[in-house]
Amino acid sequence: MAAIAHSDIVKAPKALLHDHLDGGLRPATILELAEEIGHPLPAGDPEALGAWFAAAADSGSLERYLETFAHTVAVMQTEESLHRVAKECALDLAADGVVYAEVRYAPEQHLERDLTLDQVVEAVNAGFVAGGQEAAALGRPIRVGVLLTAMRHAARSQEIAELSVRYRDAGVVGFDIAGAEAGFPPTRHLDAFEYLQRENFHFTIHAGEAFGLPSIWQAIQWCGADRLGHGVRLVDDISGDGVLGRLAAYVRDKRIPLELCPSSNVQTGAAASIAEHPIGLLHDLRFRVTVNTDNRLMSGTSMSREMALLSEAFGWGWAELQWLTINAMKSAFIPYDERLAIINEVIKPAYAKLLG
Ligand SMILES: O=c1[nH]cnc2c1ncn2[C@H]1C[C@H](O)[C@@H](CO)O1
Ligand SMILES: [Zn+2]
Repeated sequence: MAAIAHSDIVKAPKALLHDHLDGGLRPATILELAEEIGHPLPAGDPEALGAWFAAAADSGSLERYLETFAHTVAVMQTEESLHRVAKECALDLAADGVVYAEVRYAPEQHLERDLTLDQVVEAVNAGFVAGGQEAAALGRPIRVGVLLTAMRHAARSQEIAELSVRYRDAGVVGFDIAGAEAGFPPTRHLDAFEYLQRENFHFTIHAGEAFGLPSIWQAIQWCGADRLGHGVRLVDDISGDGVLGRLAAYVRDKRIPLELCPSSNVQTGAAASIAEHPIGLLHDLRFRVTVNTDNRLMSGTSMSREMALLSEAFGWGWAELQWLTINAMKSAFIPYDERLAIINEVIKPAYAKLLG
């Protein structure tokens, strides 16, 4: 089957569970905000700056990939800049046909100019509301839920977990940990995860990206993660002929969602290429696979582009793209009835037309 064109995928409704706010700024916005505060950048025009991020993130190492965030985080230290970046994020996702998105960021990284954690969360949430309203007025409705991330090398996870719960009825739908994986196992933050479970709250954990099965095992079996951020190394527990080890079987049996991010994985060396990305195998074995952008700026990508790349690499048509979209919507952290409404009222009718 011929690959589905990017321009057609843009028109189809999509759901996105793993997108970093500080990994998705518009290059032009970074330039303007950096100018205001005198932050030096490695390039002077939007095109060159976008190309710099993509090249610098293309190192084959997660640690070096993460160094590029110094420039985005630096320009996100005021309420105005956080509001603007969140608003533009909602608008950009909506313009790409994303109808539901969970966007994450680490509030603790936005305190360099004396904001409080609460001010950070409120500025971002207000930006998403403004962006959502503007997108709806443009005929591109989108629902955005926020995930608050704690950095795994730091020691603020309990505080960020409590912050997440405090804003659970004001836009925050879940919690996450991110940052360099090797040397910083999920169990380092066990207290925070146990607290969240007692609060009946939702969380995902970046695991199985730059480190393998022990990280995934801890995330699921010690910490109780609802979903896996990446989880791509789960393939280490699947033999060449498709026989699942105990952990892979558990993840599949329990329908634990995998937030796979193909382009990001190629850049950090977690996969050799899109065509060789384990998403093909995980799809064939019927894991609860979802497709995500991770960092649109660093990967020069979008939801539609990720899907177009997969359609080309694996011959996936509308049926597979609908499956991925419904998987993501089923795995979202908003209430069940709200997920179901988006599936039945938005996603299924649109794909029914596309499937003909
Ligand atoms: O793919 C990733 N793995 C681990 N950490 C990541 C990834 N993408 C972004 N981050 C980090 C860098 C950001 O500053 C932070 C919060 O969004 O999360
Ligand atoms: Zn990520």
